[in-house]
Formats: sequence, structure tokens, C-alpha cells
Amino acid sequence: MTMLEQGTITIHSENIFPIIKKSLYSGHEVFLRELISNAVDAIQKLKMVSRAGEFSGEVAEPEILIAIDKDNKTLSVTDNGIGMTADEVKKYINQVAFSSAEEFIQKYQANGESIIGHFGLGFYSSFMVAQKVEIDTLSYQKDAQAVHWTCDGSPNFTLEDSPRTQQGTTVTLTLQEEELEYLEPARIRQLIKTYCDFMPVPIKLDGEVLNKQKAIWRQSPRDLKTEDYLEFYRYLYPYQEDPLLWVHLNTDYPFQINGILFFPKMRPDVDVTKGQIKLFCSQVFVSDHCEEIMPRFLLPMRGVIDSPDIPLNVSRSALQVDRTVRKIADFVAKKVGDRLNELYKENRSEYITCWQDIATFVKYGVMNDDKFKKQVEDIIIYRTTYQGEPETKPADTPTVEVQGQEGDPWQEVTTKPAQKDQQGRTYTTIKEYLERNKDRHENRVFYCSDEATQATYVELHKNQGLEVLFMTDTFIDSHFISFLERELNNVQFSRVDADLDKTLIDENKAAEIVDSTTNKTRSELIKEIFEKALNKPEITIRTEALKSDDPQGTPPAMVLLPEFFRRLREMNALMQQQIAQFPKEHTLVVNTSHPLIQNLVSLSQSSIIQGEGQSPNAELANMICHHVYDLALISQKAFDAEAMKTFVERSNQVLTRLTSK
Ligand SMILES: Nc1ncnc2c1ncn2[C@@H]1O[C@H](COP(=O)(O)OP(=O)(O)OP(=O)(O)O)[C@@H](O)[C@H]1O
Repeated sequence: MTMLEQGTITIHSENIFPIIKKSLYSGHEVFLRELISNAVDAIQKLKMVSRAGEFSGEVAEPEILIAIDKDNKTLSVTDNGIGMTADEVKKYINQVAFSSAEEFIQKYQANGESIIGHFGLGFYSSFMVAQKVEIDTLSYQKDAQAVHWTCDGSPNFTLEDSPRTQQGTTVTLTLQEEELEYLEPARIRQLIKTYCDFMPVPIKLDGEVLNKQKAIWRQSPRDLKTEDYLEFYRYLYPYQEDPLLWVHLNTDYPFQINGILFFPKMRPDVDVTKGQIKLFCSQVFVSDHCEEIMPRFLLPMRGVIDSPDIPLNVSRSALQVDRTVRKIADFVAKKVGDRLNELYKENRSEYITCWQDIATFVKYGVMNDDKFKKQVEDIIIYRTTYQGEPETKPADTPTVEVQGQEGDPWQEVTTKPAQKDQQGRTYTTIKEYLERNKDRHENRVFYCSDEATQATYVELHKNQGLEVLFMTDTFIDSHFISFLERELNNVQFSRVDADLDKTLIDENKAAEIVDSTTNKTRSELIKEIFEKALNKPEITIRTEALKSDDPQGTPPAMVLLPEFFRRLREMNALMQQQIAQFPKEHTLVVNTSHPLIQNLVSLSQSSIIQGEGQSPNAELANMICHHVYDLALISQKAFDAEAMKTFVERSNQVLTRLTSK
């Protein structure tokens, strides 16, 4: 192939200039952020040259002054930084996209100070709001001549000598008619607060310092106390409850990232899909939407991330695919995982206190991020009915302390970290649960998803020594249970009201014959009584003698919802965005050991003697069957308005009947 020509693409500044002015940044207001960033850079650069011994003069107390002149419609920003010579203005200002940063950093090796600007574009954002921009500047260099640069928004500029005697730079914008809002001090204050609050130089308007300056995330965690973190959190999120836990990010390699992430107290009104972390670039606020940068499961966290390595001038959707951004997201997730592990190992009781607030997003993270899962899977904890091992020495052990040997059981108990929360409730991991219960019910986990409605069932399990885990987070736990079942091969989760474990049933009592004429067992008789009274074919009546030292302590009847069918219903309901209704088809377990049920058998039998039909005892027995069933439903909160009305009416009738004897 013959090459016809080789060359450089030419850009006509007349055409490109309007595009830069209009489309460089999405919001006009960022021009102020850009000008102030340049001013901060100029001040930092002066410090650097001074340190390098290249500036013999006195470095004045750094400051940035904003001045508003309503009559002339001008807004100006003055710094006492490095200034520019005529040559520098020609080089850095007249050439768009030419920044001095690289050269500067290479020459002076930034030491603590970081330079914000990098692209050589920021300054031109002032044309988004100004019809004319002027620069008046005097360089720090010996015998420098001050210069004045003017540009009216066309690609033409003028550069002339200036009478300025003060070292530094003033940029003056004559605002366009439609941008006069930037002449309002309140608007300027608000912009400084938003974008420049943590910049390390005081920014003044009418003598008043507008910014906080202290960016504690740039400090070493070693120099910060708990109160510093809390004060910072309160500053960022006023009127919110204090956070329980935070992670201080502080790294230079492979990318630079600083920040503090707080785990907020979880409240039902927190929108977990909306990021609340503020994104900074070298202490300059960029955005409070960092959805593209943070792993989704960490979105509910709050705080600050500051990184000069996040490309800020590209579109936000491009951010999601940016490799550095993805690496930063992984890094943040890893740091969060590390912090949780550290707390779990070093301060278990604090971990447990925090758990309620962090559980949701830890679980969400585990389900969505494989690396995070590997990091934290062993520190996911559940509240349990297990009371833990004794924490104090048993009474019969000698009071004199003997040096424990390895493997000494007493030593192991006492050195085990605390597993209880402040209310004395015990927590466990799933591995500990499975290990502890493997002889009684291998690979089976009993759980409770709602303490109020499943209280009876939990009690029943507890009394028989079956350990129940509380997985009561409606938002995440049902998904998490399915996830765990997939992860932990062969392990099955059964809700306490799904079925009755054989350990809960007294098998011997079932076959006891109580009706000599018909040879029916008590169980058969009770089943018949209930089937007849309720007359609901969709309900399966099952009779069991529930084990207990005190039969009064067990319920006379309870409703069971088989695990598989219940989950299926819940899933269907979820897909149709409805709340799962209580299923019509369910099992009613009648407890044949309960005195009430035994009395019911006697009552029913006496009614037969009295003769069937409308005998008063038959009627009462019938009412009691309904009542027992209703009580079982009530404890599952499975009543609608109509059922509640019937229940109250019947309660009154039963009581009237009983008191009339
Ligand atoms: N107040 C100032 N004092 C001294 N030099 C300045 C000042 N403002 C701008 N400059 C010079 O002009 C150059 C270009 O500025 P500009 O804001 O366009 O880009 P930048 O700050 O380098 O990068 P960015 O586009 O990321 O803001 C700067 O690199 C700096 O050398």
C-alpha cells in the first residue's frame, strides 16, 4: 500500500472552544471548585519550591480570598501562591489541556501536599459562567514582572504587563447575564461548603473563613481518637445516631486512596440502594453519588473516599467499566472485610453489639461478592437459644487457681471469647451450631423467622434441648437461608413451625387405648372429634403427644406449615409482589398430652352418652375444638378481620356457658 500523506490532525480553536465551554462539565457551578483548586495548588506549589530552597522570600500565611463586586458583575478569586510569569501564562493558560502538574511533581516530588489539577482543563470551566476572564498574576521568581491576561470567550486573548506588586494570582470573572446568581454571597458560601470544605487552605469571603479545612481522612489512623471519628461523622451527617464502627482507608499503592467509611445504625427508613458516601479527589468534593465506585453491598455505608486515581472527567457510566475503579471497589470491600475480622477476633462483644446493624449488608455482600464471602463467611453470627458454656468456674473446682494445661476443658471454657450481647443473648456461627448438634440432628438447622408468632414453637424446641437460630431479618434472611443451603451441601433449614422433630414427640403415649367399646386409641378419637367439629377437608389433623415435664407448658394445638410448600408460596408471592397469604391447606397438630385435650375427650364422650345431636356438652365440645384451632392460628397471627370477629363472639359464648354451670 502506498502512503499518500502523514501528518498531525489540526483542531480549529474557534470550533472547539465553544464545545469545551459548554460540554466539559455537566454543572456550571463547578467553575468555582476549579478556580479554588488552582489557587490551592498554587499555594502548595509555593511551599514545595520554598522547601527546595528556590524561594528566598517569606512564605505568607496561605489564604484564598473571594470578592464580589455587584456593580461591575464580577467575582474574583485571589491566592498568595506561586503566581505565573508571562511565559507560564502563555504555556499553561493559552494552551488548553496543558497542565503544569506533571512537570512540577516530577521536579519537586510532592511531600505531603498533593496537587489537584492534572488535565489542564479546569481553568476553562470559568467560561461556562463568565463573558470575560482576567488573570492578574505575579510569579514568586526573583524580579518577575506581573502580567495581566484577558480573554472574552473567543479564542483571542491579550497579555500585557500589570502594575501588581503582590505575589500570587487573581482570577476575575465578569459574569454572563444569566449567571448572576454567583454574585450572591449565600450562593458562594453554599458552593464553598459543598466543594471546598476540606481543602487545606482557609477560603475567605468578606473576612469570614468559609471552610472547615481539616480532612481527617488524610491523617494517620494512629493520630486519631474515637472522638475525632465521631465528631467528623456528626459533622458530615448531623442529627444522626453515632456510628458503631468505621474503617479508615489509607493506601498509596497500587493506587492512592484515603477515606473513612462508617457503618451507620441501620434504620428501616435507610434507602440501601442509594449511596451515601462522599467522593473526593485530593480533598475536593466531587460527588455524593458513588454508586459506580462502591460495591453495591457497601452502599449503605457512609463517609468519605478520596482518591486522585478515580477519573473524574469521564462520564459516570464509563466509570463502571474502568479497571482502576473496579480495583478500588475490590480494595474497599477487602478493607471492610479485614476490619470486621479484626473486630471479631479482638473485641467480640463489640462485634456482637454492631452485628444487628451490619448483618444485612454483610449477608448481602456474602451473596454477591465471592471474595468478600471467603473473607467473612466464618464470622457471620446468629442469635441462638443455646445458652453457651458456663462462664464461671463450676462450684466443685478448687478455688486455688492452677496453671491450666493445653486441652484442659476448664481452661478452654474460660478463655473462650464472650458470645453474648448486652441483654445476655447468645450468638453462634453456623459451623459451631452444626458441630454442636451433629449427634442429635446432623445437617439440620432449626430456625425462627418471627419471634412473636413462633414463640410457642421456639419454646417447645428449647424445652426439648433443640437449639434454634433466630433469622428474623425479613429483608434478607429468607434469601440467605436458600443461599446457605446451596453453600453448605446437605444442610437443611427447617423453620420451627414446619414440622415436629421426633425428639419433640412422646411415641409411647400415642397407642394408648381409651375407648374400650370401639378399641380406639386416644389419638384416633381426638382426630375424629376435631375432623368432625372443624369440618374442613383442607386441614390435615394430626395428633401427637408433645413431650414435656409440664403438659400445661405445651400448647394444646399448633399449626404446621411444611417448609417446602411455605417457601414456594413465599416465592410466588414475591414474584407477584404480594404478601404471602396464610395457606388454607395446613396441618393442625393436636397435642394429646395436654389436659385441655384430654378433658375434651371426656366431654365429647359424655355427650355421646347424653345422646348425640344438640346436647349441651356436644355443643360445648364443638365450640372448644374451634377455639383450640383458633388459638393455634392466633399464635401464628393468621387471623383476618372476619375470623377475629367469630373468635371473640365464640370466646364470649364459651365463657358464658362455663360460668352458667
Ligand atoms: N491560580 C493559579 N496560580 C498559578 N498557576 C495557575 C493558577 N491557575 C492556573 N494555573 C496554571 O495553569 C495550569 C492550567 O490550569 P487548569 O485549571 O486549566 O488545569 P489544571 O489545574 O492543571 O488541571 P485540571 O484540568 O485537572 O484542573 C495549571 O496547571 C497551572 O500551572
